[in-house]
Amino acid sequence: MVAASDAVGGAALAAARVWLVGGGKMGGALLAGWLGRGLAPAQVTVIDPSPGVVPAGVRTVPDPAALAAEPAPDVLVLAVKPQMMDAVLPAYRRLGGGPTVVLSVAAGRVIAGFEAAFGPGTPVVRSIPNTPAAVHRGMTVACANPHVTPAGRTTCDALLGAVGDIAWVEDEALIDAVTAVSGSGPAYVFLLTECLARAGVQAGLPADLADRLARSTVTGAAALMDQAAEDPATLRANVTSPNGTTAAALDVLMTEDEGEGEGKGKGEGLAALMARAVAAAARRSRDLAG
Ligand SMILES: NC(=O)C1=CN([C@@H]2O[C@H](COP(=O)(O)OP(=O)(O)OC[C@H]3O[C@@H](n4cnc5c(N)ncnc54)[C@H](OP(=O)(O)O)[C@@H]3O)[C@@H](O)[C@H]2O)C=CC1
Ligand SMILES: O=C(O)[C@@H]1CCC=N1
Repeated sequence: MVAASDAVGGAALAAARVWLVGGGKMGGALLAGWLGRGLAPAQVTVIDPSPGVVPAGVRTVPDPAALAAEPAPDVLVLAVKPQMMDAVLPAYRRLGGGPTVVLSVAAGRVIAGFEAAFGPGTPVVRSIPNTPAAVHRGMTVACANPHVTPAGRTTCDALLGAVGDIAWVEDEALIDAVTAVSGSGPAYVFLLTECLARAGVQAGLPADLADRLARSTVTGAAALMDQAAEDPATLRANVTSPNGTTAAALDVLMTEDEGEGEGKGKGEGLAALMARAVAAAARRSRDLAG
């Protein structure tokens, strides 16, 4: 499904009453995006015993007991650690079975678990955003259960789309691989940057210059990939002169065999290493199902 149109999404976002459970890194990034896209601060309540910096006008309460007498929100966003979810959910049980959409961003936690915790008929959306949401460059994938109405889906689409791109999938099983690619993916890119800087130091550069070069190269290459019509493989080929310096480096990174000698890897190129890393993350996502 494609994202809601800007006008429809903007109206849905502006009208939403949201309770955000967990105002940490991911919850805080989402909140910043919502406010930046027109959700009034008074529409949001953050429930967190120790939230980070909360934007002016957003109400914060340490636990949901303070909200016992209040009408149910349109959307209950769950942004606590997956391991805490079972302890957190019972306090919100009264919101189940009605129009409130339970919108989780937690890794691993499956829709069936939320249905069991909130009761029959509860609309549930399971999603995985990522931290570039903090700069409106997030990538979120979401999956809804059959109790989510078109209006509920539009509201969730607007909330998640406020912080970047969004895709919906029908098959919940895909979410584990999504988590491994786009949810955790920013960490892989940051690690690449760290490794590139460290390798620059090993090649003789001063540390501050190596850091600057690595960071600027990664952000510059990302910006080029964002704007260029070519696919990543073509952009890579554009850097690679025949028998030149890049070819020498790629011979190391793209060698998948047990070759020996200069220019040969230690049996595992980047593609195989990345495949193993993504498989490990997807496996961990499945393990967190609870
Ligand atoms: N970080 C990421 O890149 C991504 C994270 N996610 C998911 O987002 C969720 C949150 O992760 P993240 O933001 O990184 O973690 P954080 O630890 O930064 O945020 C969780 C927040 O929840 C608070 N909290 C603890 N107990 C409760 C409670 N009973 N009620 C309400 N709030 C509580 C924590 O407080 P305290 O610190 O005091 O414990 C913290 O502020 C996870 O489920 C994760 O899987 C999904 C995609 C990407
Ligand atoms: O590491 C994690 O479990 C969370 C989910 C995806 C990114 N961070």
